[in-house]
Amino acid sequence: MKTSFPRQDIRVLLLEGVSRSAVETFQRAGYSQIELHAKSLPEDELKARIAEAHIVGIRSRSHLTAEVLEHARRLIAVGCFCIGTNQVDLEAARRLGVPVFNAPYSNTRSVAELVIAEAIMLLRGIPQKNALCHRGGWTKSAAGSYEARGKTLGVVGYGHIGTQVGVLAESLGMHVIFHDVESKLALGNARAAASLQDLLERADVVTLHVPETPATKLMIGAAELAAMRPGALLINASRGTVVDIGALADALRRGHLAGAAVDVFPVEPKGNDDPFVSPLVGMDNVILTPHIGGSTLEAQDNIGIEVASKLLRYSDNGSTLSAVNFPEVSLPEHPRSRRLLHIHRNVPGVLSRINELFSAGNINIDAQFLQTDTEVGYVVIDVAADEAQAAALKDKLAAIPGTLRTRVLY
Ligand SMILES: NC(=O)C1=CN([C@@H]2O[C@H](COP(=O)(O)OP(=O)(O)OC[C@H]3O[C@@H](n4cnc5c(N)ncnc54)[C@H](O)[C@@H]3O)[C@@H](O)[C@H]2O)C=CC1
Ligand SMILES: O=C(O)C(=O)COP(=O)(O)O
Repeated sequence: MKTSFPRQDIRVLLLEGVSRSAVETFQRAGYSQIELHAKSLPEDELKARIAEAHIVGIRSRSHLTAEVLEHARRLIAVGCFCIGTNQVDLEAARRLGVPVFNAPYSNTRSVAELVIAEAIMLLRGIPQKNALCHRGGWTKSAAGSYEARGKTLGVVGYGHIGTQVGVLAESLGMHVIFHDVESKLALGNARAAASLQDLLERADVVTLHVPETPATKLMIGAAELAAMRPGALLINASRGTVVDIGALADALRRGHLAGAAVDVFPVEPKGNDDPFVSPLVGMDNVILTPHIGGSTLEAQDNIGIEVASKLLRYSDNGSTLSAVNFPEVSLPEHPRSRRLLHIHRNVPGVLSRINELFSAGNINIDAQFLQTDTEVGYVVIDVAADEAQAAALKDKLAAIPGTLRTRVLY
């Protein structure tokens, strides 16, 4: 099928070592201009590269701010090859008519397994014992070592990851309590805590699984750490902004907390060759990991296919199903029609202008799909038109005031 904009001309920019499975998924679909970078790019370079790209794929490290997105003149869509989308200014992308996709499930099991492993390691004091052995020391002792069985795990953010951590913890015989802003179905024998404070006061191990939002910024600070039980353990594999890292270092230094496992940091290196700096460096009772909660080959492989497929579906077919910032339209195939996409500011009069255009041109509409949100309208029109007619229609659609983006698919 001929596209108005040939697939081989669509430039795909993939950053931060997105899995090769994504590259292969694009290639199988006929896309050949794919650029893969192992790191995130410095802001200036990002602005320059995004100006040329039609599709951009990132992970958690690249910040697509409103200012960066202003340079993205040709951008069709953004793929976050991860769960979190806090690194993208979703509103700015939406106002530019750019849908953003992510992979909401593919790495959740990987995070949950790591958290359980860390809980067991911390309860046994393994990080400090391991560190001492490496320095030639030997502390064969049961002091400060506990079984996970019978201990209370407090899960903050009882979503896809938090629930799986809870289920795995129960299989070890742990009691699970959780805190969430939403009312949640408790799995197994888990119970909702009365409040965050209640959870912190009762849990032996607290694990954080909230997204980065204004409400979760520094949600675990000095007061919350002080509310935790003496000798309790903290695990953070959510976002670095959730914990006041200085206050955590202080609570560990004073011995109020017995240990911690931290995977995410307020400031993270851009790539593997850059230095890592944190007040937690050098503390033997802290497991430090370089934001690898979701970094398993299984997860990355699946994420590559999942997000690339969503981007392709939008690029080839127009479907915005599961976009995180955009009106969602699920579209059928359109074998006998040409498909026009029109993304516009949701202001009065745009739709009637679109419909007038088709009736004035005596163009037969085979199907029309519309979805709006408060700011953006997305209209998909399948028409019986030849290539030249479709191109002319696209130009007329683009001239309608309020238009953000237009495309012809076939
Ligand atoms: N370390 C890593 O490599 C990874 C980190 N993550 C992080 O983990 C986070 C959670 O992932 P999922 O469980 O898949 O997300 P989710 O959206 O399924 O669950 C998040 C839960 O947090 C709750 N929540 C939101 N704001 C809250 C607040 N202020 N207080 C209490 N609860 C609140 C939500 O209601 C929801 O139930 C992601 O947003 C991401 O930032 C995700 C994958 C890998
Ligand atoms: O999925 C997420 O939100 C993560 O934090 C994982 O991020 P990453 O793809 O490893 O940079």
